[in-house]
Amino acid sequence: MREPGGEGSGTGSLLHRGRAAGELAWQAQPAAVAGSLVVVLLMGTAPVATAWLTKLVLDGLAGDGGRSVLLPLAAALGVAGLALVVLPHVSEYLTGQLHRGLQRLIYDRLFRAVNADPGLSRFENPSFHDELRLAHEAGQNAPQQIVGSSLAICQGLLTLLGFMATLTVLSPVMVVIVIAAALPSARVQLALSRRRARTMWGISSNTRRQIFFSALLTSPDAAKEVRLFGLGDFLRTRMLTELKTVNEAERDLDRRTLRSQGLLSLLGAAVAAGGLFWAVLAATAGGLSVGDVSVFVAAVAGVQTALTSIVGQWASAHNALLMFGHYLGVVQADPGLPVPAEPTALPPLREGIELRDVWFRYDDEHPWVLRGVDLFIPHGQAVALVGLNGAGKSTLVKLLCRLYDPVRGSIHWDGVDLRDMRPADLRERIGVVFQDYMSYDLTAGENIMLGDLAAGADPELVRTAARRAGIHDTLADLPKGYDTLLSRIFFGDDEDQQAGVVLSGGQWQRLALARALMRHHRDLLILDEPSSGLDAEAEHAVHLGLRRHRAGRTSVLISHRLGALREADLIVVLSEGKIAERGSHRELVALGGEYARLFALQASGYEPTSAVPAEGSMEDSAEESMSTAAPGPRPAMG
Ligand SMILES: Nc1ncnc2c1ncn2[C@@H]1O[C@H](COP(=O)(O)OP(=O)(O)OP(=O)(O)O)[C@@H](O)[C@H]1O
Repeated sequence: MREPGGEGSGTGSLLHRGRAAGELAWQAQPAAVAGSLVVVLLMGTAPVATAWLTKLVLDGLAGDGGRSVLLPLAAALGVAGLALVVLPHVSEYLTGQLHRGLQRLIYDRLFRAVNADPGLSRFENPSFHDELRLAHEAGQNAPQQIVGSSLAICQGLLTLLGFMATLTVLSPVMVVIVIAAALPSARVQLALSRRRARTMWGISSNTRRQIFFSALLTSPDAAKEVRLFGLGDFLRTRMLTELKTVNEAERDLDRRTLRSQGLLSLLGAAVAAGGLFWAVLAATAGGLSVGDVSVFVAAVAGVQTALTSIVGQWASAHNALLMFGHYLGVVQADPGLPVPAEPTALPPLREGIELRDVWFRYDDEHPWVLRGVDLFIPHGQAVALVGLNGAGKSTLVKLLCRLYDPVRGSIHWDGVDLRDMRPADLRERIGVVFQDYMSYDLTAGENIMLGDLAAGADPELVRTAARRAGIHDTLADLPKGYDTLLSRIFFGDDEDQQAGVVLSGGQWQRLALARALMRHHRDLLILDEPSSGLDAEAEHAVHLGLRRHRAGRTSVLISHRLGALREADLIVVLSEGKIAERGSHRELVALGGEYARLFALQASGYEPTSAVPAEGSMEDSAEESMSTAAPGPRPAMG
């Protein structure tokens, strides 16, 4: 369910959020906060002092004030004027310092919190992405806005009190009128602020989609298909449609703001004009001096400006507090995957990993992907998972890595439930390459080193992993060897700013394999389609190497090329979320079931007499051939 992080949400009251923002500011930049407070004090009192000094100078000039009185007053007026000119620049510098310090601290906390979630579910929830986008946006300026507005409110209050005292001396009625005229403004501003926060939440998905379509239009990964399928106009139109929705919502808000503020400004101007009229009448009747009129005019303008500023700043702070709720919502959220308070220590694998009646679906509304899987992966053995597309193979390995928890049933590491251990401890013992591996816009060496940051500091270990994955020679021949940047969107950091190098799909896959092999000594090695993009020779070499390397180690291997799996100690056929068959290659072929059918189908592709399917039969067999993945097994190699 999509819930905005409004005032009543679990992220606390506005006061709580304000305190949190203040604490963050103090931790980030105590000197800038203290300096800003001093500046606020000076800037808040300077306008009142200026108005009074002006009155005294004018009265001195109109009366018989001597040089001895007027000169110090003029000097003081000069100092006050100077302060009013210089202090805004000091304030701007301090605000900048505070902004930079806060932003660093805020993003540090935000991304720490995002990283602290060991599971994947939250990342697959659109509401989380809406919240994250607003949290990110709030991180850019909400706490800064809250602190800045609070300081501005303090400054406004100082000025307001000074001018109100002044007005009270001259016309107490005027104080009441000016304040009464400001009250509707306060109500309207707060209502607008709430509406703005609701609108931002409402258009969050549209904004994300607009960013998504813009990114597709410029992404080097998408550029090929966008051009070949002529998708440019289609994506641009979709992007503009989302932008139109965003713009319309913002325009409605701006119109509402314009209407309300226009009326309120008229009211303020009418009050100021009425006050001036009264002051002139009182002066002509001899009730006020010239200086009194000047300080009265300054006081009415000062009270109105201060009130407008206070109300405006409060509305901005209010809006920022509502937005800041999204930030706190993400930072204070419980992890999607529970982490035990007292985790069980995770010893090296001795017996094996057991799935006990594991049921899993990605969401309550989604169909079951795994339906009661019982499987034992013995220590030191290679287990292969086979099945059609969507059978649940990758899901099963994601559960083994505890990226999700089973909905029913459990998974045990030497008898210990994975839920009772720290996910980070578990992952320390696992090496994985997924079929949808990452390609990082970093150097070749860094792309491998990421597999084990600690061990990756040793270049020899990186090279060994690359040799095992059969990519060493390719990388060594790159312009800067392992230091070559593999990127199409960045230049290298070095002086010559050389453009990055582009690898082929199979080369990237070997690099991903090398990354996983940085963890070759881990207890469990999971290889999900490690060779789907390799040429026949490379696949043969990689599988030979892997088999040698896996000997005596626990591994789980997924491949649609059944020839690559035939040496596995145990082959498990998954079908519609259940284990349909299990046994060695020989046993399963003898069984004559699904595995035997798939294996025969793939092997037939290599028969010289293999017939071209008759017209029409392509569609029938399309789904099967998709799942068995061309170009099929190489039984001779297996
Ligand atoms: N993150 C996800 N959220 C929702 N459903 C998912 C997610 N990942 C996979 N699925 C669904 O779960 C089912 C099993 O997917 P899975 O990737 O485990 O299959 P697979 O056997 O590895 O398939 P393939 O051979 O195509 O790689 C599919 O129906 C898929 O649509």
